[in-house]
Amino acid sequence: MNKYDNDLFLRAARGELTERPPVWLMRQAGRILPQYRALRAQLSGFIELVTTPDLAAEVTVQPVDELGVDAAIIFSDILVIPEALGLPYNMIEKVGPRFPEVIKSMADFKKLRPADAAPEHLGYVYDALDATKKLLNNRVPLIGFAGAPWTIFAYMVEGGGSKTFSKARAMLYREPELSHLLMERIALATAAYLKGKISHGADLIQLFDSWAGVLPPAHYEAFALRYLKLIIDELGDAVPITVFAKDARHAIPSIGKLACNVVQLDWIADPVLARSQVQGKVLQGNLDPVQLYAPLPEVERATLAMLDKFGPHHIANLGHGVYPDTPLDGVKTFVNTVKNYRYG
Ligand SMILES: Cc1c2[nH]c(c1CCC(=O)O)Cc1[nH]c(c(CCC(=O)O)c1C)Cc1[nH]c(c(CCC(=O)O)c1C)Cc1[nH]c(c(C)c1CCC(=O)O)C2
Repeated sequence: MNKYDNDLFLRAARGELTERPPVWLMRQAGRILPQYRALRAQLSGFIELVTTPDLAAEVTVQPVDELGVDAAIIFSDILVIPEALGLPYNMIEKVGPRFPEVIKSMADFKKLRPADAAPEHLGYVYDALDATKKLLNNRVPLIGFAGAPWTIFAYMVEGGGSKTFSKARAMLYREPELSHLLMERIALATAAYLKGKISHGADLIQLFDSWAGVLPPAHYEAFALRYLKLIIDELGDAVPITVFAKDARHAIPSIGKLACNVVQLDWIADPVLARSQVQGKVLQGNLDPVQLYAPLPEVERATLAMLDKFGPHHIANLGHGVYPDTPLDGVKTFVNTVKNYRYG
């Protein structure tokens, strides 16, 4: 008996051959839906939504109801980990995340909480998962996620977004020992947190390395991959795992050697080349998010071309999160085109 009314996403993620690719969109929860904007407008801000389990659950389920996607992703943020380690963030409208305090030295590092203390500060996420599972009522699987250690490190050292992440990158060159300690702390806290997410019903875990692209390949191997591996090894094979190293196409062969099931591709990556670089993995992606702004017949044509290029063992998605002002009919055309497709 199937656990879910629609288990296509999980079957595909585990490497089974399915009748069509499953489809969902990164950042589908929030942003694009009018229902989300209406709810968000009544609240003090993003953090109130993230920390109120019933509201987070409501927003998580909206795209399942409205778009008919094959998976839900829990409404939360990757920055809950720095917060749980003792480095709180603010989300500033039209600017993005800002950390009032950052890690500059060993003394700052020593003030952080130990890794195993993180989960007890993340009870609101687990409550959101519980509430979401109830609302979903076994319709589709639920994706849990976290930032990859390098991306979290980048925010904790830089203090916010940046084009170059030069402060965070300078720490890797100047203080490799401190850098390894901080990366390890983040990785262990994230692993503990994700085990909690799995025990509260997350059916697959996706790791977002959004700032992978700013590291030279040697640093990506020495710092980023090493701690991604630590998390993946800690989680074992409890649920399938997806890795997304955005803008780091040089790393695809190494990611293919990790014990993950799914490799997410950005929209620049070539599916055929990636397929030849990783063996025995499912690929996820990778339509250009901006393609959804095109006339609808073009959205359909490009989606079909992408599906043909990937072939089976594919989960349809964009090459990065859906942008907030994406036309909703473009999103729906993308989803429906995948849902009407069948492998030949
Ligand atoms: C780098 C990163 C962050 N957060 C995340 C990443 C990795 C993915 C990526 O590369 O896009 C991941 C994330 N953030 C959010 C989710 C929810 C689930 C989903 O729909 O995928 C997920 C998976 C909600 C959110 N996280 C944020 C919003 C917008 C907040 C609002 O409603 O004002 C949402 C819905 C805020 C956020 N959070 C972050 C930034 C830079 C910002 C501000 C800019 C932006 O909107 O993306 C950090």
